[in-house]
Amino acid sequence: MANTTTDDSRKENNQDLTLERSNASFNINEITEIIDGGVDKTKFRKEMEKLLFDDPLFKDFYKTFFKTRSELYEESIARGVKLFSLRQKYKWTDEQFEVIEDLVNHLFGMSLHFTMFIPSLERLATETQKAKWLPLATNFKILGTYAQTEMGHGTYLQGLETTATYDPVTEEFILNTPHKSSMKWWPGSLGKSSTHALVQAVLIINGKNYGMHPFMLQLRSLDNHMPLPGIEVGDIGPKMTVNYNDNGFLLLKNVRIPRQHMLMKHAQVSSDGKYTSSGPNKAIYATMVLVRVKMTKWVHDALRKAITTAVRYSAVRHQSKMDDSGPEPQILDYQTQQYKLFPVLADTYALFFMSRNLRRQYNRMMEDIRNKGSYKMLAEIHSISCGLKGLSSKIGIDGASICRTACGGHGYLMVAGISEVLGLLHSVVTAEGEYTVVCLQTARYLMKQIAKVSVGEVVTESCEYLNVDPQSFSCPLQTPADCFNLTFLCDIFRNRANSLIRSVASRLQIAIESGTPQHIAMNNNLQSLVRVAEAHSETIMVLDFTAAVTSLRTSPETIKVLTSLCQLHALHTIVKHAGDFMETESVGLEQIKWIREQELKLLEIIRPNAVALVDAFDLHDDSLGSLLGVYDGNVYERLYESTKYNPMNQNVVHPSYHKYLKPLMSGEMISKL
Ligand SMILES: CCC/C=C/C(=O)SCCNC(=O)CCNC(=O)[C@H](O)C(C)(C)COP(=O)([O-])OP(=O)([O-])OC[C@H]1O[C@@H](n2cnc3c(N)ncnc32)[C@H](O)[C@@H]1OP(=O)([O-])[O-]
Ligand SMILES: Cc1cc2nc3c(=O)[nH]c(=O)nc-3n(C[C@H](O)[C@H](O)[C@H](O)COP(=O)(O)OP(=O)(O)OC[C@H]3O[C@@H](n4cnc5c(N)ncnc54)[C@H](O)[C@@H]3O)c2cc1C
Repeated sequence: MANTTTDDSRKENNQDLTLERSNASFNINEITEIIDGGVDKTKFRKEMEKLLFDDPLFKDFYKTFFKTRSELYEESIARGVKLFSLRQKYKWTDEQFEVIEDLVNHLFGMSLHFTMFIPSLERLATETQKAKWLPLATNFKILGTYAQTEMGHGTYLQGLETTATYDPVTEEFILNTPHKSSMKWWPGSLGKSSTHALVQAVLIINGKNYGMHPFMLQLRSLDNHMPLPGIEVGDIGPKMTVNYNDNGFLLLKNVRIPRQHMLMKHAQVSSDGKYTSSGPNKAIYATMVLVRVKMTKWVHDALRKAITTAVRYSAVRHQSKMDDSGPEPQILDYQTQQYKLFPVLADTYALFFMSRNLRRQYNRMMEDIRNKGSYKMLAEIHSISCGLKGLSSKIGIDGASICRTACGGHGYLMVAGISEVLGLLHSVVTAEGEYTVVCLQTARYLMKQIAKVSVGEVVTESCEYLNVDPQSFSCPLQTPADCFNLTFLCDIFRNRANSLIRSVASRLQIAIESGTPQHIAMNNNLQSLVRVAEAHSETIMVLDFTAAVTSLRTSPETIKVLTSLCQLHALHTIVKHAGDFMETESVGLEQIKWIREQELKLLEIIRPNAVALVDAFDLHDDSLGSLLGVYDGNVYERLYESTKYNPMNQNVVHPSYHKYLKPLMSGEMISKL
């Protein structure tokens, strides 16, 4: 496939794309560098593309769609081993490895080793434990996963059933999965690959239940990879996507591990069975916070692949006629096509700026924990990362579905690459905290913050807008042109979230004061609570995008085009939830009409730069993984070429003809009945 950086096929680009690119009003390199994080990082990424995509192991992503599960798994292990070895050789940092993970679409075995296993050791183990296990893990002497979810419980961690019972006589924990529902079910890389797992289990000492705690468990022999006594482990079966990953199950029967194998940074069990704890009680959930933060960026990474494909394909695809005497137009010229795709493009950029800011906030929190032992920011980061992980996965799924349908029939082919992206996004909406469940965590925090405001406290960070009384708000949009004013739009988002949060809080309070049991009052308001979490998260996204475009130090043309996207993201979100915005009197009926008109104007403004705006993501074709979205636009040639690789076409006459069709057609089959 064409290499966007070096391949000569760039000279033979499809003419439509050549023209689109020459029409761009801004220099795409400026945006590429913003997204990569600077010139040096762009240089690093391009070097990595060269290193990886010159290697047949990482080339031609679309060929994976023709493979069996076992072939996919084996190839992903080969990729993982290559990447881990390269990581060691070049001493890549975690940040650099994240760039590589995205380049190869996370398609490599043992990815949880770096995503969850090592981060869990770093966050949950004592210094002595780290000194023992981290060198083994970073030198690949052991390969690990994170085993928390069980067949019966993924969400409700207090319901986990795997037990770790302390035996003071031998100073060991005895691990058991007492019922079918207790078996670990889902952990990535557990089925066939991992030698070790960080197992979350209920700690029991002298019959007393101390709740979920993390334990280091060796699963397989380091000599022959056979499961150790008392351990049954395997693959859970085919999934919607990510079939290269051996998501696994694990049954434990009286498996004994030394006392020192409980990760004891936050809670300790002494040799005589005394339990002590330190730090916040949810500190053992730390790895989940990290991965939720990372997932918001994964959604941006995935969605930019779908939108790049859909926009480029819409520029090369011609269909129908607008005017009987004219040529068939590019489908990108239909207003309806623009209305499908440009808001997704705007969302993709919004996701980038939001996830960048979230990661910066997370890093600051980790510095505070490391340097000052301060967990002050944990509740805030837990709350926003839950809501933003949820919202971004929803935006991703909705956006990629739109991209899929916007590519018509060819979008339905696996080689179009969008189904793969969509499947990946479906894993993000569920894994690491199911959508509704994480939204409810955010809502719980919002209810606490508004309760503070109601007793005169001042709240900060993402909830600062709650200090303002919505009664004092009046819609700032006085003319249609005001709909482009980002300051006004931010105020409108703040007011809508503020009003919704207060209204649910007051409904809950009234219900509880009138004698409704708290759990019933909560359940009667669960949907509204999810809605406030969404409103809060959407506000954060608009504020982050606005803050980013208003502080950019780049050319006026680039600022202009990103500002249009920011405006479209905000206006389109208002249109999607027009009911909410009107119900809270954040905008009136007249303003909604203006917003709809201005939204359509933005489509026209963005149209000349649409292809350049996806080119700015600078995705290598082997990373994009789509035959419809290739840089050179030679889509039909690529589709035809792919049929030659298709194993179904290896025989001109398929063996099933001789076995079934021929006997049917000759009457032999019917005469046998
Ligand atoms: C590569 C990807 C592969 C995928 C991997 C996976 O999926 S791995 C598997 C991924 N699995 C999942 O993601 C499972 C999803 N489920 C869960 O995370 C939990 O069961 C729960 C959070 C839903 C409830 O937990 P619970 O019943 O223990 O809690 P509760 O309701 O009694 O109290 C809530 C209190 O705890 C606080 N708090 C909560 N979490 C955190 C945190 N991380 N940090 C800090 N604080 C946190 C919260 O703020 C609230 O504080 P408040 O208001 O009292 O001051
Ligand atoms: C691709 C993939 C990879 C994964 N990798 C791992 C891994 O590496 N390690 C690991 O330990 N786990 C892993 N998981 C498991 C994952 O974390 C859980 O599936 C996830 O947390 C959701 O939990 P659940 O399956 O129990 O869903 P459920 O909680 O059963 O959700 C089903 C429905 O019930 C609703 N529901 C549940 N509780 C509530 C509530 N309190 N209020 C309102 N509605 C509720 C949900 O909203 C949802 O609609 C993975 C899952 C997937 C899909």
